[in-house]
Amino acid sequence: MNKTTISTVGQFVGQEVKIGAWLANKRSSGKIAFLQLRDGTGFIQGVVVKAEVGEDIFLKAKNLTQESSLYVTGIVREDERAPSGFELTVTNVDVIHEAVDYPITPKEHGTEFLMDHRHLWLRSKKQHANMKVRNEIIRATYEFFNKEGFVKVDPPILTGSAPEGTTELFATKYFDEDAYLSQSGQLYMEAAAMALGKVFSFGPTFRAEKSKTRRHLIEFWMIEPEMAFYEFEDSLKVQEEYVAHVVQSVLKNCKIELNALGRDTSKLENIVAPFPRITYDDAIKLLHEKGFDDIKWGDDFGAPHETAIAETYDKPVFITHYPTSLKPFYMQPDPNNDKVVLCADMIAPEGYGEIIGGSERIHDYDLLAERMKEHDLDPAAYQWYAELRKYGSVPHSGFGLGLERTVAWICGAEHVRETIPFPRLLNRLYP
Ligand SMILES: NC(=O)C[C@H]([NH3+])C(=O)NS(=O)(=O)OC[C@H]1O[C@@H](n2cnc3c(N)ncnc32)[C@H](O)[C@@H]1O
Ligand SMILES: [Mg+2]
Repeated sequence: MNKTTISTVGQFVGQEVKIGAWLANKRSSGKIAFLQLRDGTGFIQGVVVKAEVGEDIFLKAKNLTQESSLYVTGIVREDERAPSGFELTVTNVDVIHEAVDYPITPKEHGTEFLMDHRHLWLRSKKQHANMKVRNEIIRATYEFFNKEGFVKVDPPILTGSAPEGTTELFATKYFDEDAYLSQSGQLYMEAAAMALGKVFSFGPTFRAEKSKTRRHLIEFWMIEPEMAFYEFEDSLKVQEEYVAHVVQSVLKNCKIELNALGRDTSKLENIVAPFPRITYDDAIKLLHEKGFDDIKWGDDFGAPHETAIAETYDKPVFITHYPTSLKPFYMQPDPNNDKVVLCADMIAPEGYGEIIGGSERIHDYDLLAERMKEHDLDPAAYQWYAELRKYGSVPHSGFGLGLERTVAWICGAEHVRETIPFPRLLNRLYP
């Protein structure tokens, strides 16, 4: 007997196979039952014909309850109507564990109900597809940076510093000392870049941000590359090549999942480098042309502004050279205008907003010390960071891509809560 999985049945066309699975859904009549089966690798329909399997097996199949686990045996058939291209003609079912009253029935459920049952909701087809796309983005990330000669470096989660400002920190005790959950691994990645040249991190970051929007999580995952000797524009080139690689990888390797999500993939096919660039100054002018009279130079952009700017383009767009006053202490000023900094936010199309924040970093010791003072940072906590500018300092740049916002954009997801297995949101720590 060929024991296999749903994603690999294609090698057994015409043969009998045995699959461990769960019943996702079922419909049946007096003579035939259609079992929607899943096994974690994918979904397939099992057809049970009473005249072929006999009364006993047919009744076992007909009486299966949603999310019961079972071993199903059947003949693999090609079927071009099936998303996976295959179907099973069932010859036997053996129930492993009967699920009684599974709470997430095929009818519509409210968001809070689904979130309270996230540990089960994950099993549904669209959530399964989101997680498979997330996995592909992670795989393509390692593929890209390994190919480009970057070294994976893991910054600490428990830190004593706050690169992105001290207003959104999760404080904890580190024995007798105050510590924070990492907001960004950047500062440590800069140290790593001085040792290893081109580095990248991938890990969880935490922001005690009281924002209840479809783009904000409390705990989210970030990819943070950092590159010694790379100036601002060099970094933008890496960013657009990386994002283009990720999008094209998902299009190539997640066709079934994007189909299950009903994603209009034509909007992703042209995501290739280079991406357009617009300065903050020009973005302000564009917003005024679009009727956003309330925005003035020096204001930060909110979601409506980013969406209005992005809808002018059919690719992600870099907004560059923001006012110095809007940005963190470490950003390198524009040598031609110290009122703006050499930074860029990458704004995704279709209203998905900022997916990347990045900049060239200040590499002059005295200027960094001046900025740290302006931002009222504790010199002791950042002494190590300033020291990077004492011993062979070099121009360097880096960025942070938010994984969940990127997954949301590529999947066409309504909310970032569907792009992470167990979302941490304002007022949600369960399950
Ligand atoms: N190494 C670096 O240069 C990164 C830099 N220190 C940094 O943290 N930039 S960022 O604050 O814009 O955050 C980067 C990205 O991180 C994502 N991000 C940022 N905040 C969130 C929240 N709250 N939820 C989900 N995603 C979030 C979003 O895509 C941002 O563009
Ligand atoms: Mg940002």
